[in-house]
Amino acid sequence: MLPFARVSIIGLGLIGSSIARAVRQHMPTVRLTGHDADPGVRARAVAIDLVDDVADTPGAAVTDADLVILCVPVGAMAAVAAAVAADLPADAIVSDVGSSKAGVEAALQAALPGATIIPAHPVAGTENSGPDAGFATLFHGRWCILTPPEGAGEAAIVRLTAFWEGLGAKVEIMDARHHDLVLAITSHLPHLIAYTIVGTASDLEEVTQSEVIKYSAGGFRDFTRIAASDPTMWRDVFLANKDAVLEMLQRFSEDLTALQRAIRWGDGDALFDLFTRTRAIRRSIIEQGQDDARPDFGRSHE
Ligand SMILES: NC(=O)c1ccc[n+]([C@@H]2O[C@H](COP(=O)([O-])OP(=O)(O)OC[C@H]3O[C@@H](n4cnc5c(N)ncnc54)[C@H](O)[C@@H]3O)[C@@H](O)[C@H]2O)c1
Ligand SMILES: O=C(O)C(=O)C[C@]1(C(=O)O)C=C[C@@H](O)C=C1
Repeated sequence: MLPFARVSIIGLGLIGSSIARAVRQHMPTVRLTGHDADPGVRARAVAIDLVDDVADTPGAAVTDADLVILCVPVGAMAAVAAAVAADLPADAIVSDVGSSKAGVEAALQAALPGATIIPAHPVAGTENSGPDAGFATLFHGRWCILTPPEGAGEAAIVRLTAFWEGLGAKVEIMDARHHDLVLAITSHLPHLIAYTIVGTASDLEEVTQSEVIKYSAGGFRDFTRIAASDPTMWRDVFLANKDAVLEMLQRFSEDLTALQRAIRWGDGDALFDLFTRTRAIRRSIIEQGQDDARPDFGRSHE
């Protein structure tokens, strides 16, 4: 028996469209309703038959849903939750896919008092955006972290766990604040650094009045793939997860300063020892199969 029969997806971009495609593939009897604030996205969703019904308003999208998933930037979660409140069925479970959790949990609880809210975060994605960017296998083998608020019903957690496992994800239950600290170092800070170094390289072109980025190879291009990610999404993530990001940025800066000092004082042993240790850690990720070595990973899929 499927955990849900009628799923409503608000926000039909990379993650929302991937959920729609994955549900179509794994749970074909589930009825899908979608809404997006962008009329062009709604039109595209109709054109590619992404969902069974495309609603013109958030409220119309949720009227008979038993699961509502908010797939919008974390800065828009409060507004979307307020927009569906009047039409939300009393027995519906409300979830999301936001990249930060504590702030989203607070926003949803404030907008939907009494609703069954189980925030979630599928830790899977690409640098691409929009309804054509999603693909059905995005969640296969990837973690989906649920952060149930205190007092959340066990039955709702079980159903949402079964939903995400049905899409191919591995589910973990985590405290929202711990999630935000872990993702601050494993996801948010890497994006901040990638965005920054692209700017630094571009500024050097200006200072030297010469081509710089043109001469980049695999190192720069692999490292900065995520700098092509959506500015709205990441603006919202950094503002929503400010405290954890600043804590991890401080720790990272201290570690970087130690390396800077080792370089300045010619301490080759310190450099070598750190590189040896961290290379072993990175290689263990690959050995555990946690690396996306799939040749098609990250490309748009119809
Ligand atoms: N991109 C990733 O790799 C990734 C991975 C995991 C989680 N997430 C999270 O998923 C969420 C969506 O990200 P995405 O990558 O799918 O972004 P996206 O830009 O591809 O899609 C977001 C969609 O939401 C729509 N939208 C924005 N505000 C809205 C509103 N008020 N009402 C209705 N629709 C609205 C936009 O028009 C857009 O189509 C974000 O919270 C993000 O943090 C992203
Ligand atoms: O693979 C990518 O391009 C991503 O940025 C996905 C990624 C990440 O790995 O940091 C980004 C944001 C999400 O909340 C989860 C995963």
